[in-house]
Order: sequence, then C-alpha cells, then structure tokens
Amino acid sequence: MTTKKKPKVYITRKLPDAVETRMRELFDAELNIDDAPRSKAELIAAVQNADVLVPTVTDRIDATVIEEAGPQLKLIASFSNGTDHIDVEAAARKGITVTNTPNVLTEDTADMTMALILAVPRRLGEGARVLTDQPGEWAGWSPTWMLGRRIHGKRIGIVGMGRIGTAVARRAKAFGLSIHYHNRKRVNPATEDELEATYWESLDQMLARVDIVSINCPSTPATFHLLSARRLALLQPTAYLVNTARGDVIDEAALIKSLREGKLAGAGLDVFENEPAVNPKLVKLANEGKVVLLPHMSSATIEGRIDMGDKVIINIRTFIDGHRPPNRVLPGR
Ligand SMILES: O=CC(=O)O
Repeated sequence: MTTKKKPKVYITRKLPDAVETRMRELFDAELNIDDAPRSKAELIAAVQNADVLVPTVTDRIDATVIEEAGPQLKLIASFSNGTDHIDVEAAARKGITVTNTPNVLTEDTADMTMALILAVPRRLGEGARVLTDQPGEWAGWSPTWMLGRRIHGKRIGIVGMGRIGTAVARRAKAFGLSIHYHNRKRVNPATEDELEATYWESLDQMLARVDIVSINCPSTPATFHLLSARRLALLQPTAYLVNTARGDVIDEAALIKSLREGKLAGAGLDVFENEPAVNPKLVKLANEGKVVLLPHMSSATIEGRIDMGDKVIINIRTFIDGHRPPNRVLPGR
C-alpha cells in the first residue's frame, strides 16, 4: 500500500489552535506561530515551494507574487470572505484555483455593523469615555446632556444587498428602521417582502433620501470609491455612514472633508483605505465624537474563525481529492 504524500500547505498567519492542529494532522503544514505578517519576499518563497497557499486579508497576493509561483502551486485557499487582496485573474491565467470562506462570517459582521449603526448616532463611544477618561468627573444625568439621534423610525440605505447586507437589513428592521437598498440586481421578491425593503436602482437617489448608509458590498474595481466626493455630497447633513466592508469603497479623504465641514453627521468605520495605517484626521474626528473607529474586527469571533478554518480545510481537501472545491472564486466575480 502506498501512502499519499501530504500536500505542503503554507499558512501566512496564526490561526486558532484547533484549526492549526487539524491542519497539521491533515497536511504538511507550515504555520506562522508568532503571527508576524509575511513580507513579499517570504510570500514569493512560499509560492515557489508550497502546493497550497493559505493567505489572509493582510497578504497582498498580487500578480507579481503569482507570476513567481512554482508549477506545484495549484490552490490559493484564502482564510477570508473578501478576495480583493488576491489577483484572481492572474491566478486563473496561471491555472491556480482560488477559494474563500463565505457564509460563516455573515452574522458576525452584520452584528458589528448594527453595533456601529447604534454606536454612532447614540454616542456610545463618547459616553463610555466620559467615565473612563475622566473618572469622577461625571456630574450626573441632565435632560440636555449627551443627546444623540433616535434610530427607530429612520431610513437605512444598504449599499450591497448580498448575504451580509441582507443580514444587516434583518437586524435594522428589528430596530424599527425602514429598509432601502441599492444592489447590482434586485433581491428576490420574498426577501424584499420579508424586509419590506425598497429597491433603488439609482444609488445617487437613495443616498439623498436615507438617514443611515451601510456599506456592505465587496471591494472590486467597480466599487472603488463608489462613495466618491460627489456621492458623499448627496447625503443629508444629518446622515450617518457606516462601513464594515472595505476601506477603498469610500473616498476616505472626501469623507474626512465632509465630516469636518459638517456635511455629514458622523461615521462608523471598521475598515480603512490604508490599513493598518489610520489617517490621523479620522482619529481627531473620533476624539471630537464625530466618528467611531474599530480596527477591522467585524468578523472577529472565536466561533467564526474556527468555522473559517473548517472551510479552508474542506476547500483544500476537496481540491486535493480532485474535485471542485465548494468555495471557488471565479475571476471577475
Ligand atoms: O474582512 C474579513 C474577510 O474578508 O474575511
């Protein structure tokens, strides 16, 4: 009997212990125990050696990395929902399959989106800071102090009504918001009915009419700076903007300008254009109470990360067994 050689799997970041243990059982796995982000040179060395690369959103697997891949590299099994960090077209040209980990982080991301939708108008961050930054300084309840804006009864405009956008809509409806959405295509009538959702073919028209905008579309060339300076100017000065998708969907410099000029009431951001660098002007706006900033943690739950690991393992095993992996990402998606 011949034992099949285990595939060499290179994992770029530290994963939950349970996932790493399983990977070591199943594969010839190279782990990243100290979790230091890999340099481009390290990624190139990895693709020249490994059969499977498991990157995350912090690794830029661009055309130059893919061009350097050896003939043995046949699969990039990303530990992520988004795949904007991978040049999927370049991979396809080289005959490399790309997979991701959809579905398992939908609800977690929608929870955090809802948390930001609540936190910004209701001044949650500012309120919490009163008690911790100046202990003992709180003078007590007052009828006119720390007033935010009501959420119930307002309109939310969801940009991107995929899995996460729909999960946000369900939560928003439960909080008494009326649901408006813009998407490349209309969602099915049953979902629209359930959510009592209004579809806007024109993003511009929707933006001008809603109180809270939630960005839930992927980052693609078509959505780069979708919220441009021109579109941001369409928002009402009382509107709030929340982004848990990708930083580059919003023109961040234009957003900062709008916020500083009072053309927008506030923003809640979990993602940034130049992550992990955060524009100091945003930090200043956060200190002034106009924005709530989170360090890209919308999908960060223990359960979610283990589920993502399971998906990566299933994708690798299915592929190695010669079948089409369940979460294949096609170019131009
Ligand atoms: O942002 C996180 C992901 O795409 O998995």
